[in-house]
This record gives sequence, structure tokens and C-alpha cells, in this order.
Amino acid sequence: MSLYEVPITKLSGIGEKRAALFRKLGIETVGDMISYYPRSYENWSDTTDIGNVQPEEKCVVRGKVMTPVNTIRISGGRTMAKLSISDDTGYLNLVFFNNKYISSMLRYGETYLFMGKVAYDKYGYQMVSPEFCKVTEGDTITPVYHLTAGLNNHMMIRAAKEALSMLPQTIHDPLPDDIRKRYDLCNLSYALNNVHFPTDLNAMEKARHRLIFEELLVLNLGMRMMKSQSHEQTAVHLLEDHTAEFIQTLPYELTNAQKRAISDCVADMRDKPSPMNRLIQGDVGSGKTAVCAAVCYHTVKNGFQAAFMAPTEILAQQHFETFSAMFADTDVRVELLTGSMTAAEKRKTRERIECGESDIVIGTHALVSESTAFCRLGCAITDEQHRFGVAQRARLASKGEHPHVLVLSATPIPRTLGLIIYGDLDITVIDELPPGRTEVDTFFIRTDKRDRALGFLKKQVEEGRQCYIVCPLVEESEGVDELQNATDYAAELMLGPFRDISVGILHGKMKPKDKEKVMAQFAANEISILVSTTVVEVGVDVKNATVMMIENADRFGLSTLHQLRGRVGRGQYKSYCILVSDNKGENTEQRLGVMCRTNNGFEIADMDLKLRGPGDFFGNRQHGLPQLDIADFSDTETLAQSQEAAQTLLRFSPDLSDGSLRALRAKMRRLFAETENTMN
Ligand SMILES: Nc1ncnc2c1ncn2[C@@H]1O[C@H](COP(=O)(O)OP(=O)(O)OP(=O)(O)O)[C@@H](O)[C@H]1O
Repeated sequence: MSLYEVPITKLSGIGEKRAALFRKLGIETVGDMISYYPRSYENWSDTTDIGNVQPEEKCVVRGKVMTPVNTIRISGGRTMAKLSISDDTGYLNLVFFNNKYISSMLRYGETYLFMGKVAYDKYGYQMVSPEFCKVTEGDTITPVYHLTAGLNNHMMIRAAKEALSMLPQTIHDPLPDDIRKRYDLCNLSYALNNVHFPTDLNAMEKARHRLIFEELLVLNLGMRMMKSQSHEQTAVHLLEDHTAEFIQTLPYELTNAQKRAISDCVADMRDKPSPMNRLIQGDVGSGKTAVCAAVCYHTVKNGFQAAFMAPTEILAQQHFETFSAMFADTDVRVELLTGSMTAAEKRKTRERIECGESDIVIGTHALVSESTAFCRLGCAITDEQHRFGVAQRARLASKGEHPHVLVLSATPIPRTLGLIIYGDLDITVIDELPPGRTEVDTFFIRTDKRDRALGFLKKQVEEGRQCYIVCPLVEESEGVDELQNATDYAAELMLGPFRDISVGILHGKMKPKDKEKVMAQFAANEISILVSTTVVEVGVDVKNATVMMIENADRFGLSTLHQLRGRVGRGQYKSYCILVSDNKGENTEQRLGVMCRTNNGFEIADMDLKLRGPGDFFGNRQHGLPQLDIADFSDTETLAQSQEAAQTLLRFSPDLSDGSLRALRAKMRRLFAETENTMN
């Protein structure tokens, strides 16, 4: 039996209640625990002499207990235990709160390793509540895991240890021997044991490298197999170019980049044997929607239907309104299909789609549900903003007979990453903004300047403009409810600085209909200040909005910040972005500094990849790829190697059906579970 079939409750100390917490982290089975890799490590062997400790720095010291533990009662019924340790270079005080076992755990005259942050006050240097272990046990590197409220790192360590002990003596390695030899990769058993509990730093590097390689290889294999599929023949040939007549109706002149994007699509769809498979990548506000509308019109006028799938209800609604207005004077019938419509509305809409009474269908993932069928789908468009990804794209396309596929994406992706994410697409870049746009001025402020910033927002509103405020981002582990947080924050503003201003709230937990209502009120300028969680991030287009203020800006990735900032500066008014953060870390200064320095999405995306640590790039799954466990795209060398290896393997066995590759094929299927039916 595979360990992926053994429930986590088989591990000692994990009952149903605790298992629910593990499940929150995606760990359901013993196998899941083994592939729940540490996010970082603590190196207990890297000790600092007590005489050299620095305030505010986290370090490990090796010290002998020089005083008995002195426990006293302090306010609130709490206890405080104090003791001193020393080495040849100095003394250090240790303080523990509410731990009655300390005096039995730390024995006078014995030596231990202590890890913690050092503070300096009038009593000298001290460490508060350090972690500690006996010297003999401590000469190792210990894993640090992502946690959730109720689970601590010790519990995770215990579970990982026991899970690993259940691995059989010999485990089958999915990587073929010759690939392992060629790229100098350790075997799977070594990798799994050392990724959790490395014997030394070198072993840890080796283990991680091997697992990253394997994961990128599996990803590459999946993407490549998908690409080979897109070479199927298409029956959708759009021979007549109808785009010029549509462009004429627009109230503005298209930029050259927009024109180029349209003609790339027209050429792809004309007479090539295989369907168009193109990505249009354009920075925020570059006018991708008009390009998309031209492609839809062209498709419809050639006798086919077009489907346009957006990542959120708000965006689908917005695109629907834009399209309806654009096509108002034509005979093109535009339809909206979203999950929040009533069952009856959905049924009627689906009937119209199926019998060909609708020409352009705009919607959310409701478009790809089983019950949606098209009469003659000619072009499937997904507005990805990195949220959809390969699975949904393939599912939408499967609603027609090899229809043309167009993908829109706003956040520019660094080349290395793009190769994987969009390895299966041809790319057109819209590298020009519509004329008359002025750069958004960006400022980074500390919270002590927030009041001044709010005053500035108020002034903008008095001048007739509108503003967005992205409220502090809460993390689940902080135990704060998103809804409560957004409401409290908005209430504070409404009672305080914005007493006389109409403030609206938008957050992820609201019903789609309510969200739409708030957005419509904002679009109509009935709401002047929109307090929101990141739901405004994608595509929202309100030209009158001139300020984007973002609280806890350090908690967002740069690409997300860039997306958010792209919500302003979309019309004729000078616009501003205010990033608020009290995080004093060097990285924060650097990252937010990049935002203040440039409005160029590509530059920002590159910096984002460089500055974020391994794993973080996957933080909010913006990329639309399957969820990866360990890979880090900033390691371009491993990326290149895995690409080369994928090519070699597919040359040897194009569908990975060879017996030696079966395990890799299974892994690929698991990673792309959603696309499985399209990859058989
Ligand atoms: N050539 C143009 N000249 C003037 N205005 C334009 C032009 N093209 C588009 N616009 C306007 O610019 C705004 C942004 O366009 P659009 O919403 O298509 O951008 P986008 O590329 O989809 O951006 P985002 O990714 O931020 O949603 C819209 O209000 C649109 O009407």
C-alpha cells in the first residue's frame, strides 16, 4: 500500500481533531507529510560566542547554566523564570514566561544550545524564551515548516520523523538511473530523509536539488505533452478579415501594438492547419480588451461563436458591459453566463448558447461546466491574469472542435518562468500604452504618515475623484477573519477621517451579487472610496479613480502590487499609489523601492523573482500552474537541465508509456490532476 493511502491519523499523537489541522495544510496522508517539505532550516551547529552576540539578531549560543533557575510570580498570575548561562567569552541572561518545567529541563552546571533573538536592556544582554536542546542532540540542522494555528513546529517535526520511518527499505525511484547519473542527482530515499532532517548543509542542498529537479521535470513533461496536443488539425478557418470594420467603430485610435496583436491573431486563424494558440501579454491598462473584442467580432463574422472566460464575476460582468456597449450598433449578440445567476437564467442562457442564438459568450468558470455546450465554438479566450492556467484553458477549448485559443495576461512574467508557464503558446507582447497616460506616482510611507495620506485622499474626493484602499491583509494563521478585518477597518475610516464621504466595502467573502452592486456603485461614482481586499486586483477599470492606497504593502508580491496600482491612472487624471508599511526589513525597503522607481511591469516581475525567497513565488498561486511543493524558478540552471531532460525522455517515449517512466507519468498526472482527461 502506498503511503499516500495511509491516513495521517496513523501517526502517533494525531487524532481526528489534530488531523483536521494537518488537513488545513493539505496533509491528509502519511505520504503527504513526507512531501510536505520544510520552508527553511535552523542551523544549530552555527554557534556564536556569547561575547559576540548582537542585539536584535537571532543566533545560537552554546552555554553552561551558571545559576539555578529563579522563578517569580508576575502580574496576571503569570510566572517568569530567569537564569544565566556563560561560555569562555561572556554571560547571557535567559528569561522564560509561564513555563513551570524549565527548572527540571535546564540543569545547573550543564551545557546546552540555545537559539533565539538577543535583546539588550539595562540588565545587559538577554534572550527571551529561546529554544534549546542538549549539545549532543543539537549539532544538527532542524527543519522549519509552514504552520497553521494549533500546530507547532515540534508537532510537525515529530510527524515528519515518524512518517519517514514508515518508508520501506527500498523505494522505487521515479527518475531513471541514467538521468540521475547525467545530472548528478541523489536517490529518492536519500532525498526524502535529508530534505527533512539533513545530516549537514551539503546533504540538505543535495536533497533539495534533486526534489526540485524532479518537480520541474514533471512540470515540463506535462507542459510539453500539452503542447504536442495543440498541433491537432482545426476545422475553424476564418478566411475573411473583418477586423477593420470593427476598429472603425471604436472611439479611439488603436495603438500600433494593439494593431499588431490583432493582425497576429487574424493570421493565426486564417489558414494554418493547427488552431491558434497565442498569448497576448500586455501591461496593466495596455488595452487588451479591445484586441480581444476585435478577435471576437472577426470570429463571429466568419460564422463561429467566441467564448471569453474571466477569472472573477466582477470582471466577467465588466467585460460583458464593455462588449455590450461596443457591439450595441451591430447584430452581434453578447451573452453573460456566471455562477451567481439563478438556475432558470443559466438554463435559458445555456439553451441560447447551444442552439447558436448567442455569438459572444462572456462568463466565469460556469462556461466550462459540464452543462454548457456550444453550437460552433470557433475561438476560446481566457483572461488569465495568471489565475486560470492550463487546466481551464484546455477545458474551455474542449467545448469546440479544436477551436482557436487566445490567452490574455497582464502581469509580465520573467522569461525563465514564461518558458514553463506559457511554453505551449506563441506570444505577442503589447508593449505600448494608449496615448495620454501619465505615470502613476508611487510613494512608500510608514504608518505615522497615514493620517496625512488619508487627508490627501479626502482632497482627491473633494475634487471629484475616487480612491481605492486595500485594507490590511490578514493571514489565516493570525486567526483573524477576513470579513471582520475589512469591516472593522472600513468602520474606523467611516467614523473618523471619511465621516462625510461615501465609503464602500468589497471583500472576498461577499456574495457575487453584492460585489457586483458595490462595483457598479463605484463605477457610477456613488461610492467615492472603495475599501477592499485584493479582489480589486484584476482588470477593474474605473477611469475616475486616481489613488490606490495599500496597507501592509510588504505582504504582497511585487506583481500583485503592480496589478493593484494598474487600477489607477487609467484615464486623463494624474494618479497616485501609496504603499503603507511599518516593516523595517531591508527586503521591504528594496521591494517597495522598486515600485516607487518604476512603472515597467517587466522590470518589476524580474525583481519580484529575484527578491522573493524560494517557495514564495508560489505563495498565492498567481501563475496558474499546478501547485508545486518545492521548486524555485529562480534557479535557472536546474530549470534548463530539467527542460533538457524532459526533451530527452519524450524523444525516447513520446507518451511516457515505457515501463521505466511509468512512475514519472503517474506523478505528472497527479500534478496536473485537473487536466488528466485532456492528456490521455
Ligand atoms: N488605443 C486606445 N486609446 C485610448 N484608450 C484606450 C485604447 N485602448 C484601450 N483604451 C482604454 O484604456 C483602458 C484600459 O484598457 P483595457 O481595460 O483593455 O486594459 P487591459 O489591457 O485589459 O488592462 P488590465 O490588464 O489592467 O485590465 C480602457 O478604459 C480602454 O477603453
